Parts: sequence; C-alpha cells; structure tokens
Amino acid sequence: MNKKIIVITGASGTGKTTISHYLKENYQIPNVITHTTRMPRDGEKNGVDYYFETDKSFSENHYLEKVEYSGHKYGSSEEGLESMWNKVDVASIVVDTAGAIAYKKKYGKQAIVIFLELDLPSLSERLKKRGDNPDRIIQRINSEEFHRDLKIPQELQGKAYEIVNKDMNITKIKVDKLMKALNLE
Ligand SMILES: Nc1nc2c(ncn2[C@@H]2O[C@H](COP(=O)(O)OP(=O)(O)O)[C@@H](O)[C@H]2O)c(=O)[nH]1
Ligand SMILES: Nc1ncnc2c1ncn2[C@@H]1O[C@H](COP(=O)(O)OP(=O)(O)O)[C@@H](O)[C@H]1O
Repeated sequence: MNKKIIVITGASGTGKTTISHYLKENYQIPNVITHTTRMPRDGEKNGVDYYFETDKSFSENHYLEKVEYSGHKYGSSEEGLESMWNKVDVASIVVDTAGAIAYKKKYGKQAIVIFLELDLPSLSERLKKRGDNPDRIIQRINSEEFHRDLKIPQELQGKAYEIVNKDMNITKIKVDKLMKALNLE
C-alpha cells in the first residue's frame, strides 16, 4: 500500500504544528485534524486547528486512539485519516508520544514518525512567546505527559526520525532531506 502518514510528535512547544504547516506549504501534505476538549487559543479555529469538543460531544466520537494531556482530552479518528487517504497518498498528524506509538503499532512502515526535541528552558520561552496563558504554561510544564514527551520513548527508539528543533533553518534542511529519502519531494 502506498499510503503514508507522517506522525509528528514531541513535547508542547517543540514545533510540531510549525512542521506540519511546513509540510503543507512546501510538500502539499495535509494535516489530519484531531479532536480536543481544551479551549481554543487566540486565533485557533474549529475545523482548522482542531475539532473543539465538549466532554459530551468528545465522548460521542469513535477514536483510533485517544489520550489525556495536561488535563484535557485529545483523540484522532480512523475516518479522519481514511478520508484524507481517499484524496492524497501522504498526510500528516500531530500527536503526543502515546499517539505516535499507537500509529506506529497500527500502521508499521506506513507511519513515518518525526520526534522533535528541545531543552526545557527554550521550550518554556517559546510557549511564552506563542502567547499561551501563563497559568496554563505552568500547568502544562508540570504535567506528567509534558515531561514524558521531552525524551523519545523506548517504543519509538530506532523507529523515529529525531530532530532537535533549535534552529529552524537546520530543522527545515533535515525535513527536506527526510522527504527526499522517502521519495516524497
Ligand atoms: N494522542 C493524541 N495526541 C494529540 C491529539 N491531538 C493533539 N494531540 C497532542 O496533545 C498535546 C497537546 O496539544 P495542544 O494542547 O494543542 O498543545 P501544544 O502541543 O502545545 O500545541 C500535543 O502533544 C498534541 O500533539 C490526538 O488526537 N491524539
Ligand atoms: N526552530 C524554531 N525556532 C524558534 N521558534 C520556533 C521554532 N519552531 C517553532 N517555533 C515557535 O515556537 C512556538 C511553538 O511551536 P509550535 O509549532 O506551536 O509547537 P507545538 O505544536 O509542538 O506545541 C511557536 O510560536 C513557533 O512559531
């Protein structure tokens, strides 16, 4: 099967969304939209950044995998990916590392995992600069999930492309190389 899913993972602020936009703009790779019960940030739109759900509407969907991250629910549907694969051969999705492990297990070689990394002080700076609510940043940085995702989980070691996303120009070069190696340019 020639269908592929690029799974972008890593802790909050490591640049997952930025890379998914880069893939869309430069490689016409669309992003599968996932569902969440967290509130939209300034500028985020329902059906574009996420499907924003209430606890009730979230519970009514059927998910391929779902998680709790820093007190909110997130989930992705098999239908979301399948309907994307009806239109294109390659799509991307942004998930936490538990989600990335689930995608790798389910889709094997069809799932290409990019794990993004950055040191903690730079991450908290980026979250502040992004304009996240200061209380939310503290809550997030203190969450078990955030700490877990700072380092690549054992299940993904040797199965993911690891990129330290410090300098955006270097990151882009690494992503370009990966796209070339995968014949996706
Ligand atoms: N497993 C899983 N994780 C998700 C899903 N949607 C979003 N996430 C992850 O949930 C975490 C929190 O996302 P978000 O609140 O948007 O914060 P951000 O990472 O700082 O942009 C991030 O690691 C996302 O990648 C999903 O459907 N499944
Ligand atoms: N290499 C980089 N250098 C500087 N700022 C970056 C870099 N990559 C992403 N950012 C910025 O850091 C913030 C977090 O990136 P984002 O893509 O939203 O991360 P995530 O989706 O992983 O939470 C955003 O404001 C983004 O513009």
